[in-house]
Amino acid sequence: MSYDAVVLISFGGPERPDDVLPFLQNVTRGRNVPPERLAEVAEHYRHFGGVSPINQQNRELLAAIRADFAAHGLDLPVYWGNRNWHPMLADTVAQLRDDGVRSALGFVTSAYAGYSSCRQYLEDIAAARAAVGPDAPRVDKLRQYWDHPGFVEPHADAVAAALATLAPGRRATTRLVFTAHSIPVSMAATAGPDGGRYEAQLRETAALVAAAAAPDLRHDLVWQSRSGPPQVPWLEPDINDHLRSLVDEGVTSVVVSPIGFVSDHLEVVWDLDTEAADTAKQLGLDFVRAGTPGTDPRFVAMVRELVLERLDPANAVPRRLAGSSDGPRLPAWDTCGVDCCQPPRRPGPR
Ligand SMILES: CC1=C(CCC(=O)O)c2cc3nc(cc4[nH]c(cc5[nH]c(cc1n2)c(C)c5CCC(=O)O)c(CCC(=O)O)c4C)C(CCC(=O)O)=C3C
Ligand SMILES: [Fe+2]
Repeated sequence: MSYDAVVLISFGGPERPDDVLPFLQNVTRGRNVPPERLAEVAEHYRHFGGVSPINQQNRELLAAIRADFAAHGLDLPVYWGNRNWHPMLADTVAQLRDDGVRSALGFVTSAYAGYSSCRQYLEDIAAARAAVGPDAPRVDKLRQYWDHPGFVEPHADAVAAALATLAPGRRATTRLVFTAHSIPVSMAATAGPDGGRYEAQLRETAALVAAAAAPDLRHDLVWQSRSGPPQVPWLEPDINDHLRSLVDEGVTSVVVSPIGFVSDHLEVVWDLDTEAADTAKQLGLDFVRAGTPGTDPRFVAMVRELVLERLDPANAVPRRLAGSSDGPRLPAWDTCGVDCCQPPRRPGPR
């Protein structure tokens, strides 16, 4: 297979107050999200003037990927399209076709297995191609990268930097708290070729980041940004509940690392920097939030490495794995089979 372009594929976010409701409608169409939850999330966006940081972060990532490709003689144009807001992926795929692109590789801003993180992006690609029609270029999604050093190392450095801002005398009572977007338990069960991989990959990333950043400290994996109706079970504990239980354990300080994400988008700046930070303050916990990869040069280089890996398997650009971890490493796969990360069979009451 040969490719003539790369597409950065992301979630998208509103960029002005009038975008907020139509954006939220796009995100939740056909999903089981109660109106009260939507109103609450609309408020979070309003708090930031109706502007999500995610699109600007993707513009910066796009520029950095283009510069990295140019500096390394990788002569592929890089495009950008989103699932939920402009630039919409279907418009980008139309542009690819107009520019004469026959087949492209898609880099998705989500590192993990799972319906929301992986399969839904495959569906987005298929829907965008269907909208463009029979002459739509092929778009092949690059693999999941939860265990790639270009993802793990920037998270680890961010945790180390965050830790360095806490009182050294409290190190023994400091906990590393890794977070990711909660998902319905039924969705967690179908993640990956044999289920459970969203959580398993996150546990592996957490272990790798903790081992690189602070092997002397304990760490936990907890969840944030729960949605859906209350009667549908989602992954728990929630970060805020977890902070309360840490105080009972004698923990004085936390480093919160959002390994579930690649940039400081709204889920990070609201759910962690505002809500969880508030909870910590009420509890008298020292709280510091570690950064995300963003445009870290290692993360940007990872995109090129994933492309090279896929462009020429014959040349065997080796799959790179982050540093050591105890226990066996999770298996990985380059392309998802049809059964991988399918939506949960029981989506809950509608
Ligand atoms: C696993 C996962 C990721 C990580 C993987 C990835 O990055 O793709 C992620 C990322 C993001 N989620 C985001 C925003 C939202 N997610 C929502 C709703 C939901 N997320 C879910 C899961 C995930 N979400 C799920 C199972 C739902 C329920 C509805 C459904 O089944 O789809 C809603 C609706 C309101 C609400 O209910 O919260 C919003 C507004 C933004 C943009 C932030 C910004 O604007 O900066 C980003 C990057
Ligand atoms: Fe989400």
